[in-house]
Amino acid sequence: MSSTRPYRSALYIPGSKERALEKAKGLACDAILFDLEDAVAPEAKVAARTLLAQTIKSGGYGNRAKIVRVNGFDTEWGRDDVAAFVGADIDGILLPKVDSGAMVEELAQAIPDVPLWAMMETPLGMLNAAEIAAHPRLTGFVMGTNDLAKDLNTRFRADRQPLLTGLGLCVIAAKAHGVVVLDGVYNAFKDDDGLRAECEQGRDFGMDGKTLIHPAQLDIANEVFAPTEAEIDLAQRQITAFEAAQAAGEGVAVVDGKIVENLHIVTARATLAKHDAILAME
Ligand SMILES: CC(C)(COP(=O)(O)OP(=O)(O)OC[C@H]1O[C@@H](n2cnc3c(N)ncnc32)[C@H](O)[C@@H]1OP(=O)(O)O)[C@@H](O)C(=O)NCCC(=O)NCCSC(=O)C[C@H](O)C(=O)O
Ligand SMILES: [Mg+2]
Repeated sequence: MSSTRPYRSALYIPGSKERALEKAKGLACDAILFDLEDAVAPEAKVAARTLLAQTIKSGGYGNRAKIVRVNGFDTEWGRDDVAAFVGADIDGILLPKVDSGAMVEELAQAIPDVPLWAMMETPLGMLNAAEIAAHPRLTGFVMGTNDLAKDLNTRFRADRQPLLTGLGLCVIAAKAHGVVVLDGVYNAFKDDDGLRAECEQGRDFGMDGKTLIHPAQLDIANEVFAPTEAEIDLAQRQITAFEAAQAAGEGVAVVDGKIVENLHIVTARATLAKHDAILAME
């Protein structure tokens, strides 16, 4: 993982919904994606922008990462959305439907200092994922699996087979450039088993967390994207055994009948760092 800040759960909140904006101050999410794009109707966009800017200014979101999803620059709202958050106390600005590194650069020119995030949800975005991740201010990818499915004209499958190439390309690009990558939303927000299966799939793929649409989805994402007790215990034992081996002049150790080399220690330390970061959040 490229960040010590946990991103197990990133909850979208429509910027127009005052009650949900208030409720989020007490929710156990690692990140909030304040949305001005698809969750806000065209006639509500300008008012939502004003409400969101005021809400963020008045604070109360603790150490949750605060990321604002603006409208695209090809809409009448995009540039004014970004301008409304210049100098605001936010942890990121998220541009939808990013096709290229040039689009990230356009965002960078519009807002100084703030970490930049890209919605990865178009066929061109998939093909240009490496170039997008390589932008020096790019901090994270958010997979937009609904838009991607729409553009690819895929049929829904619980195993997400038609989307796996795109998900894989984005994970590889994110890891190559050390940026966070968050999986797409699970639309059926009352289906816990389906959500858990998709979270497990994303975790297996190397995703850092899951984007969510409803508070009822938080616990499952927080659980699946956290290291398990067994993983923490193994990481500690690997480090202890490897350090002992090194002290004895050996380059490798054996734990539970499996070889432990330097590369496994990198993973073990990352597991413990993630665990510590989660404890710090809680
Ligand atoms: C999906 C919803 C429309 C459901 O809303 P509702 O029927 O009001 O839910 P509940 O009555 O069960 O709500 C219970 C309480 O929880 C609060 N609530 C609900 N959702 C949220 C939320 N996202 N954040 C914070 N709080 C929330 C309600 O206010 C209730 O509170 P209380 O009255 O105090 O009990 C709704 O959940 C919703 O709007 N979700 C967000 C949808 C969204 O943001 N969509 C856009 C992002 S996803 C996307 O764009 C995909 C991507 O781009 C892609 O291409 O894939
Ligand atoms: Mg989308």
